[in-house]
Amino acid sequence: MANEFPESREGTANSRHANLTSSLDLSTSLDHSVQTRIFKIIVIGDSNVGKTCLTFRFTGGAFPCKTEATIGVDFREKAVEIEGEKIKVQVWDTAGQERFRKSMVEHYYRNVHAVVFVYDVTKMASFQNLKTWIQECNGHGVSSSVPRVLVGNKCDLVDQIQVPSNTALKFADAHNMLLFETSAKDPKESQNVDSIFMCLACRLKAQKSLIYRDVEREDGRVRLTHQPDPKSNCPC
Ligand SMILES: Nc1nc2c(ncn2[C@@H]2O[C@H](COP(=O)(O)OP(=O)(O)OP(=O)(O)O)[C@@H](O)[C@H]2O)c(=O)[nH]1
Ligand SMILES: [Mg+2]
Repeated sequence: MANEFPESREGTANSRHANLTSSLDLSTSLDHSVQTRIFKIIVIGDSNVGKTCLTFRFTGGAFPCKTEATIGVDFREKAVEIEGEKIKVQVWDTAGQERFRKSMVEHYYRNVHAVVFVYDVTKMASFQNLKTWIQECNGHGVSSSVPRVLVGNKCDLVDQIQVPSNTALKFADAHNMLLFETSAKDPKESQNVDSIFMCLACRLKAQKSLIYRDVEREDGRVRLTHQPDPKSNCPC
């Protein structure tokens, strides 16, 4: 049902380019809004949990041999097809280190369509810190109707697991999130990594109220109008 077709793009912005502002979001949306809808999905969590590797696995289909701490944000895009509609999934790979993210936080949350919270299954502190990440997200006015999922990464390190699945599941339930336990590294898990983003894309497609359906220009200004779709067919 949900087929991917090969097209992905990467970009970057860091604290030195804090001026990119929402105009980037908007212009990107406008360029393609008539043919292709764009879903902005942000990936949040402690430094070193594997956010860059997960987003790279989804958009690039591989595990990067070497990563460095993300500075500001890296953009990765992937075009997917869901029930015959081409959709662009725009993944915002955010920085986990405070010093590399502080000037960008507003931009992360602006007009976000879905949020992926990541922890490292081998590091209990990264799981405990999820509360802080959720508070930050809520503190930036992200509505509870914006879909959120929880991802426990590095499941390939089976001998080092510190966060039991049932503990993670309880936490996910309590916060109305789906839980994915996976590994960006293990190629056998790549489908599972894809399903994190595809599941969100399917939900967003069904939840048309969140999407820019029509773009109208009035007095040189752009008005985005929304229309809810009562027939939600998200498979998740
Ligand atoms: N074993 C294992 N290592 C992983 C996995 N995912 C990421 N790593 C490693 O974890 C380290 C951190 O990965 P990143 O993806 O750079 O972490 P990050 O969350 O983007 O970190 P920041 O950019 O600082 O926020 C790297 O050494 C990766 O190779 C995984 O699934 N399994
Ligand atoms: Mg990173």
